[in-house]
Amino acid sequence: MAEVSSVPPLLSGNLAFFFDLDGTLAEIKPHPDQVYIPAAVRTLLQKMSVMSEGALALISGRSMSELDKLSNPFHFPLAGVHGAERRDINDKTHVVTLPPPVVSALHQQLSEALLLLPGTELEPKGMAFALHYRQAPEAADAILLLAQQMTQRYPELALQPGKCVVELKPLGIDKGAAIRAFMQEAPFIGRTPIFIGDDLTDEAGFKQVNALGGLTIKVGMGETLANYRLANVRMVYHWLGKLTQHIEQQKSDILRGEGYESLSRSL
Ligand SMILES: O=P(O)(O)OC[C@H]1O[C@H](O[C@H]2O[C@H](CO)[C@@H](O)[C@H](O)[C@H]2O)[C@H](O)[C@@H](O)[C@@H]1O
Repeated sequence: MAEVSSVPPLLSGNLAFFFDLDGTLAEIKPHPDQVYIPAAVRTLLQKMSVMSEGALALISGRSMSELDKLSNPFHFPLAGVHGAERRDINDKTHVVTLPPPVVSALHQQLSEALLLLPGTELEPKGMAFALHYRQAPEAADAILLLAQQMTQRYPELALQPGKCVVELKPLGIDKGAAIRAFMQEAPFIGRTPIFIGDDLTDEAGFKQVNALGGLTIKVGMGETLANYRLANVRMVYHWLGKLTQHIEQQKSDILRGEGYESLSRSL
């Protein structure tokens, strides 16, 4: 494995960009509703999307409707709920569901169980549920046990741990599969993928992007399959700014070179 403490190189060429959201494009907050992507960063993402002919997608544990709100007024290809929902460049959506009786039974059982764990919070996402304990760290073990019981009771579920959260999602979906699906479609196909993420759910994405010969970047500390590391969200913003400048410079150098060559030919 490469030295993961090293800052990622500034690439150019035909790139495809994949970004995790919480902890990567947005600072972690006490509550999920407090999260935002600064306006300047949203504008930078749009610029990168245009530069890559639309090959920029958000790959998140959040639902796609949340992702649209957080990236407003821009409209990107998305993978939400760890890949259970995906919206391609043509706005076609691909959704993995759970049987409705399972969803309603889970909702009821999880709501009742979390009532007994003060400070915890249930985030229902349709085909998945996030069990948050950031405001009640003492409930971490009880939350994990509850989620494990649910995966035993409902074999169509998988457990996804994260930062002060344990999630229940449909079995067989992950961020790696979502990135693989994008990479088989225009405008992503044939490009070199870059994926930046900070949490356990992002490791499947790192694995996939490494296999495709791309660049993988872990934000913050911790074991990872990523090849490079950025210290925090502010460093992500800084690196994205630098990368964008670098790509623009490369393009203008090429244009100047071509202009000079055609001028030389006409003389
Ligand atoms: O894949 P991501 O974009 O990183 O989304 C992962 C989960 O993020 C949210 O929860 C996390 O961020 C919250 C706000 O900073 C924080 O309060 C919480 O403790 C974190 O677990 C979101 O609520 C989940 O739905 C996402 O799956």
